[in-house]
Amino acid sequence: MASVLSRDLAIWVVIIAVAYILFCIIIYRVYIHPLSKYPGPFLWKISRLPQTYYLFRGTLPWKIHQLHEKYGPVVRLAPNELSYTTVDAWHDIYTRLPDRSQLKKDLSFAASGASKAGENGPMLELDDEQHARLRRNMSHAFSNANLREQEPIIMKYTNQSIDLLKSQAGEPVDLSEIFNFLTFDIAGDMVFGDSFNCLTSATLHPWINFIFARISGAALISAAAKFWPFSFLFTPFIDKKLLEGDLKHATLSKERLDARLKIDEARGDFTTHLLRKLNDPHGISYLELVETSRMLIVGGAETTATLLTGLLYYLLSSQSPLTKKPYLFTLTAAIRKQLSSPSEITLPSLETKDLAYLSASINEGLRLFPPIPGNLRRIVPKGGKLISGNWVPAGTLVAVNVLSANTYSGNFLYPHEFRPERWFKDAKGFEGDNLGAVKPFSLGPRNCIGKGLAIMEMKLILTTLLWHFDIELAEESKDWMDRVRVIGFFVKPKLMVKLKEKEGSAEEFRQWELAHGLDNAAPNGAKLEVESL
Ligand code: HEM
Repeated sequence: MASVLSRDLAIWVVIIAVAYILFCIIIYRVYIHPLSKYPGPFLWKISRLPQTYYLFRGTLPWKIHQLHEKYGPVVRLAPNELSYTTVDAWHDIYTRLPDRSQLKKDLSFAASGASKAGENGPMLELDDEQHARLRRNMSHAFSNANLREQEPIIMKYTNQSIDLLKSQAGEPVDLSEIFNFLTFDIAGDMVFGDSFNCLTSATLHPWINFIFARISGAALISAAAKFWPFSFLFTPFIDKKLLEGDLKHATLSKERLDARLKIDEARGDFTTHLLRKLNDPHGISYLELVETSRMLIVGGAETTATLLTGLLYYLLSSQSPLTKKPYLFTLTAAIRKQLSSPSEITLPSLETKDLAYLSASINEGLRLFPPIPGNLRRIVPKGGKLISGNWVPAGTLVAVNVLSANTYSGNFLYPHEFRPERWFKDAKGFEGDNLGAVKPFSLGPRNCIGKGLAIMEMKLILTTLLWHFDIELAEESKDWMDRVRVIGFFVKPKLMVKLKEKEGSAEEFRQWELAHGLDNAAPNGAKLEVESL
């Protein structure tokens, strides 16, 4: 009897002690912690659990956006984490400090999963010195002159995608899938010297599915790891397929690269440039080359396909206040007016013709559907740092939440509306917009090295597609945006559209313009200038 009593007493002592410790932690985090003055919801201030819940649901970026609307341009998202939406925060967090150093990335959230798989991490995860060396080695591959040399590769696969679409015209087509086929085939050719044959086989290479599984898997596993020793509690909520992606992905990229190394080295592609200093102490090692190839495939293809899919959705579903028709018609009219045959779709003509609507639409697509919508966390260094006008203590995780900054009502008029004209210089009505808050390629020494290539690729693909087809959103995809999720990257449902092939005669275009009331829609006269990103 006495031993039962003392056991009960011991259990109660443990329960009270745990409750007391938890109570103290909560009081500390809410009222005493150096971040206590920053606004945020109570539960988010005391634990990372609410954030993790929305991550697992795939709705975290939109939830963070809601929090910014409620609490303002800086929100406390976890006991030691702040999220921003201001232009100043972009500069304070991502550009170099006066001593040329940078805020470190928090690699415990690394999307690649490399550290967890015991591999050599990609350049995104290297320390500053190693990163700078690799970036120097890559700079030639991304120079303007070299990018122009990639135009034939882009057009080869873009034309293949047009042929594939022509063979499917009349039936509803999933454009999201076509964009994946196309951008992965282009990236495969530029990096491995051979496409993935997605367009010719009309199937996504299994390797690409591994890549997707790996990114999502790594995002969930790293979030769960924050709850050690209770991380195992999250395992039932992680799809098994996401865990399997890991190993297969690593092996396949190595095999592909080895095959590339066996073929002629003077192709002018990315690998040719990187090979120039293979195994040189100032160059790149074989393992780094494997990782960099993989990074270029994922960074180069998935992002571009995501933007094109989101942009097409917005172009099809948003009406221009001028024409009362989808913006897609305005852009199509501008393209067909300026380029009378597909042979005119070249980089020089895209630069010289009056295609302001094309650049403005891409910028607006990147604002509303940024392919990397969050997860650019940095750690505040020793001594703390002034960010967006307020002092932040050392060790705090800080980031501009890309999607929130892009759609924050304090930054934009009609923040959720697709309005490409806001990007025109001196656009009437949009003078108060903070266009500088839109940085989909990030900023500073670790910004996107592929920005120029991505914009060039998106322009060529979009122009070719709209030149060849009249496009309509299928009924089943009208609610497409409501079904999009983000788990490490955008998980996109099918974007079903109906395509009608254009014959190409000037008379046909004139009739199309009249039928859609667009004869005055495409900007005429003085060439409009577009603010750059
Ligand atoms: C719309 C398309 C794209 C978007 C929105 C985008 C966005 C970004 C962002 C936000 C980063 C910074 C990531 C971080 O700090 O962790 C980044 C890095 C990077 N991106 Fe892109 N990207 C795009 C296309 C491309 C393309 C086409 C390539 C090349 C083929 C590319 C290659 C890279 C590389 C190599 C890095 C790492 C840079 C470094 O660490 O120095 N990206 N990208």
